[in-house]
Amino acid sequence: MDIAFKSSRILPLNKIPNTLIFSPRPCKISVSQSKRFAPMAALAAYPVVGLSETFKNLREQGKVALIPYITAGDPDLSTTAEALKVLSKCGSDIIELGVPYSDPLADGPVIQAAATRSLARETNFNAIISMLKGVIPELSRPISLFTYYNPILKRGVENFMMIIKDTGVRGLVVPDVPLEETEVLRKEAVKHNIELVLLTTPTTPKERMKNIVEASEGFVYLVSSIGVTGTRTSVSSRVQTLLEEVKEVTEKPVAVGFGISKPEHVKQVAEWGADGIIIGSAMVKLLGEAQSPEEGLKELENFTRSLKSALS
Ligand SMILES: O=P(O)(O)OC[C@@H](O)[C@@H](O)c1c[nH]c2ccccc12
Repeated sequence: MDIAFKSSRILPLNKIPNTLIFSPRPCKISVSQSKRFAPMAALAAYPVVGLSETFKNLREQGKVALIPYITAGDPDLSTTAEALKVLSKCGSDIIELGVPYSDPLADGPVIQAAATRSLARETNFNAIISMLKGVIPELSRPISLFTYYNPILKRGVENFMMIIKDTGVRGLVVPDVPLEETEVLRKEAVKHNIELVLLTTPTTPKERMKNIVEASEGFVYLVSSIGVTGTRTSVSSRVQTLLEEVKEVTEKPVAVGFGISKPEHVKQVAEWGADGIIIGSAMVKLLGEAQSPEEGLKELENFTRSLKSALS
């Protein structure tokens, strides 16, 4: 099993049909200044292009997408809003924003802790939505919302898609929905111009991987290693083969995630042919474990720029 799920209702990632998460503006202004320019940024940036178009533009420039993941509400929602602006200005191409969930079974300790902190501050879906409505017009990179399946089922698929579409979110990653159940999700996502990203793993059988890739919108999420999210000391060379296998069956962009946490990891995975690179736990750790939100945002900015320069 790719990911040890405690609950029967959740399929291991390799059984999940693999359903199932912006060009860096020069990061010239500090976070505190960003508020001053907001109105101008709001006019300049909105609406941003979607996931597929972002990858198309990058491919034309021979570039690889940097895709950070952060957990909404950790350490708090106003810091999340500032973090999205920092990430949007300092090198990200697409930003994955995680909805904290009480049962994040595909997540390792760093992101589990972030979800716990966020929920302890009473972060809820409605507060995340209103934060996004406020900040997305100031961003120049598309947001891909990341949520487990339950919060969607709770609101009803059509209603959920309508809500996130109204915020300006462009993509959606749902790591625990069984591929057999993505039909409804995908139909409503398409109707609301949301790109539903699906995931394939190192243990996904070839035929299943083909179905996932076929159904995935925006990009294909290639999970680099078995197990849960969390930084690894190195990225397995198996990723190179996995990338080749996926790229044999699709022209769609393929982004690699899990365990990537250093500029050298980013450089290596890009050299293996990834169209995008997803970094979660390392980003979440900087924000959630900093002495202050300002310090976390500054470290996030420096880290993002270091990763982006590894891609140039
Ligand atoms: O944290 P990592 O090892 O850098 O992996 C990215 C990951 O965090 C992000 O894409 C993600 C967060 N939660 C998930 C659950 C399943 C799959 C992927 C994810």
